[in-house]
Amino acid sequence: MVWISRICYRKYGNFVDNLRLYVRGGSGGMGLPRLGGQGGKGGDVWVVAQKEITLKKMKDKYPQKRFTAGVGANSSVQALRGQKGEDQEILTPPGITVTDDNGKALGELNHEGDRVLVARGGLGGSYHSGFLPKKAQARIIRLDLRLIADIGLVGFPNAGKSSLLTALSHAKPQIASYAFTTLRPEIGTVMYDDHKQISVADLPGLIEGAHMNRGMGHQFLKHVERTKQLLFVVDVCGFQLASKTPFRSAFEAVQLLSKELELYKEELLCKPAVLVVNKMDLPGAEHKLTELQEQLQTPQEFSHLLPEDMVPKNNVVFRHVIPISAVTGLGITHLKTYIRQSLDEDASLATESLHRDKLQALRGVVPAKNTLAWGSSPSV
Ligand SMILES: Nc1nc2c(ncn2[C@@H]2O[C@H](COP(=O)(O)OP(=O)(O)OP(=O)(O)O)[C@@H](O)[C@H]2O)c(=O)[nH]1
Ligand SMILES: [Mg+2]
Repeated sequence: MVWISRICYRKYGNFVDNLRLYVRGGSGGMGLPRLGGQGGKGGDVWVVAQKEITLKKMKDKYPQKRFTAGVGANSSVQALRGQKGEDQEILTPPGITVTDDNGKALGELNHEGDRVLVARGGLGGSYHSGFLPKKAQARIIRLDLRLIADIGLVGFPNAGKSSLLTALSHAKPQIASYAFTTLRPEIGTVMYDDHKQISVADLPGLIEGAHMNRGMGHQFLKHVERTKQLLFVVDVCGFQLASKTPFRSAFEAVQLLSKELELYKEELLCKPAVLVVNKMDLPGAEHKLTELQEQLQTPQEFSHLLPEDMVPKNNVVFRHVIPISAVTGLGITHLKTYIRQSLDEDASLATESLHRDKLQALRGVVPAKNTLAWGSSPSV
């Protein structure tokens, strides 16, 4: 176990999902008292989202992790108003939350081209400042990456999450018959005939006690926070991490996964969820699936199967339970169609409710306008 976690730690070292940087705006230029000249303002430091960048690349390129903008030019006889210092742009991948060192949010970069100002340059010296430049802003900031994908896969190790991602998309994640094969999140794209694309995030396996930092812990769950829907993936035959740990049936796996999500952030359980029951090609799978479906009907009757503190407060209500085999391809087309349909439905519901809200806002404004018109035109 120690051995596994050491490897995990070492390999996870290659995937960077947060960074702490020092940023400083450029100092302002000196004013010119003799002629009333104004020094140039120092450049600002911006964080800008760009798709090709990863935090790992950033860290490798800037090991010092210090970013300073250009200084403003001094006022001179040739140029009484000094030139502004050059801005510094820190390129990051989309999906970044920027905070200061105390955790105060400075902004979010969700799409390519989004930008957040993180350090202002100092003002140039002028008459008001006795021709002395103002100090630039300097601080430590944190960049925290949360992957953005339509669907997030959650499941125990070996459930077949990566195999499923391979069956659904062209992604080539590592697949093996040992636990914790996936050590870093990976995104695959599911393509449809009409060129619509859906992104699916494959995450490292979760185990019971992840909230106590067992296995890979909860560190990856932040990556499902921004996904629109969750796919719970379970092995129909259940799972046992090691000979000394208890065997968990598919039903128990569902309960334990729900509990770990609940302990990380209860809101995650409000996301639309689909249960994918994998490895349906194995002998006895049909019988086990029937048993699982029965247990899901009345989960409270089976709460004795788990320690009390591992029973979720609320049971996840799955939109759909889909049996599949990631290896033989059974059920994959159905799953692919279903997730598309489910995302499309949610998108149109969201649009409808947005329109409704807009309409209501407009209706709220119209009577007020009428009252004003009548009141303000007594001559009519
Ligand atoms: N029989 C059968 N085996 C499967 C199926 N799907 C996956 N497997 C096998 O199960 C093992 C684990 O598969 P992975 O896709 O690596 O599982 P994972 O959930 O990504 O595992 P972690 O990355 O460790 O969390 C591999 O040996 C796969 O070949 C299936 O539908 N049927
Ligand atoms: Mg995997």
